[in-house]
Amino acid sequence: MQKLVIKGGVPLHGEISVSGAKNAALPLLASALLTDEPVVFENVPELADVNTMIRLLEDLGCKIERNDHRVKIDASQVRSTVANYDLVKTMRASILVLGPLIARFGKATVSLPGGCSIGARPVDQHIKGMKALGAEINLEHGYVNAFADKLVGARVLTDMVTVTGTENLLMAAVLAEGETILENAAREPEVVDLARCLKSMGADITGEGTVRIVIKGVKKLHGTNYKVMADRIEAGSFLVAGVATGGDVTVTDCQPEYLGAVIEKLLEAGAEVITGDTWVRAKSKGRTKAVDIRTVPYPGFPTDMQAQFMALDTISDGASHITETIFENRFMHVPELQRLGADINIDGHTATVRGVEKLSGAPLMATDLRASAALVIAALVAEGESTVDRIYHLDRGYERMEEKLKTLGAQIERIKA
Ligand SMILES: CC(=O)N[C@H]1[C@@H](OP(=O)(O)OP(=O)(O)OC[C@H]2O[C@@H](n3ccc(=O)[nH]c3=O)[C@H](O)[C@@H]2O)O[C@H](CO)[C@@H](O)[C@@H]1O
Ligand SMILES: C=C(OP(=O)(O)O)C(=O)O
Repeated sequence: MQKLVIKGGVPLHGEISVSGAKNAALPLLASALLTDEPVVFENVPELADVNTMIRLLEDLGCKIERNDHRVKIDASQVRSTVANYDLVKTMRASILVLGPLIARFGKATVSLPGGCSIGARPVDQHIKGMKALGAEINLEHGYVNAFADKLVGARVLTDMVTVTGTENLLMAAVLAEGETILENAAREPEVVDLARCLKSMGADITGEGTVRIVIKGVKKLHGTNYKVMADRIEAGSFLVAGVATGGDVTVTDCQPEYLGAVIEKLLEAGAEVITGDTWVRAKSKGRTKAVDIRTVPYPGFPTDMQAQFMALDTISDGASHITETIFENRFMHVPELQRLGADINIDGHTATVRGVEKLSGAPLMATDLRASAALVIAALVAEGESTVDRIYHLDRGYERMEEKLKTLGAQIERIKA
């Protein structure tokens, strides 16, 4: 097992390039199952979750060539439509093969992903939507078994906004007969990225980025070459790290238009933020002010940035309320932040954070992906040395985070525990 050793107290300065987005890359890679022609993706981040998705696709029979950040997928020889528990249990996003498999092969057997540390995370809405499109579905021995002679377009209204649910249904509907309307669709930029890629493969989709996506099924999709969008959560995490340490960080190769809610909160906290076409610079102007956060679907404040802002609030002036409305258990970082000296109380879905003068280094344990990022940020601020254990969570979603932080001046090392 590996861990990070961090000596805090150094303001971060400089520029880092943002990697491709995990949450865009995963559905995009799965979408290659929809065609028998090769699909090439550029800007694919090197992440544990991407490795898992590639292993899963290979397990189904896809031929994959990977060269640096370029991945070529040939799904012409798919021999299995079964996504096994062993792979699915390590990554919930494996459920994203369900839609493409039913759409192209008329059957799929996908292990139920189960919950994870941030919540129960059921996939009932994915299943409800597939049924509406005509799939017959039963749940047996922990697997979703789906069959369909053919999928037929339908109107699907999900009970809540679901990102991977929207993506799965979008991928199922592109090859269905007739028109599908996804109501209450997720507006996340990663959904838009997927829709754009599908359109470049020949799909007929309108309304992506709105709550109503209309898909007219086509008979066949063809190969494409597609560049994965930049990771807005990685970008946001580095901007918060810069401001929290009293530094000045510019993230490049990203899309500032997707960082609206995060930039707004950095400004409210008192940082100076300047944006260009493909970059954002956040500069500390001294001690920050505590900011209230309420996580909601895009374009509101993303739950995937909640933990990082909590780290910032712990050393800001005043008190703040952080309300998590998306996942029922996404405060696992709180006890760890408290170990650094943070003053936080949780009452239901709301955490009250009272800013302290300083944090002091301590041994820490990562519990999930964004919690890990929050602990790294807090450790970069804390006086003295901290260690962050269980960083396999971090490696799921951040490409070489410690190397990028080092280029900004951070004193951070990865060691074998
Ligand atoms: C790979 C990926 O893109 N992951 C992101 C995706 O996760 P994911 O797509 O899993 O999250 P959802 O948007 O589906 O979840 C939103 C809420 O709906 C609930 N729900 C969802 C589906 C369903 O069938 N039934 C149900 O009850 C979930 O438990 C959760 O409480 O969106 C989340 C919310 O922005 C992000 O935190 C994750 O980083
Ligand atoms: C919760 C996240 O990812 P996943 O849905 O893959 O668990 C995340 O990216 O913060």
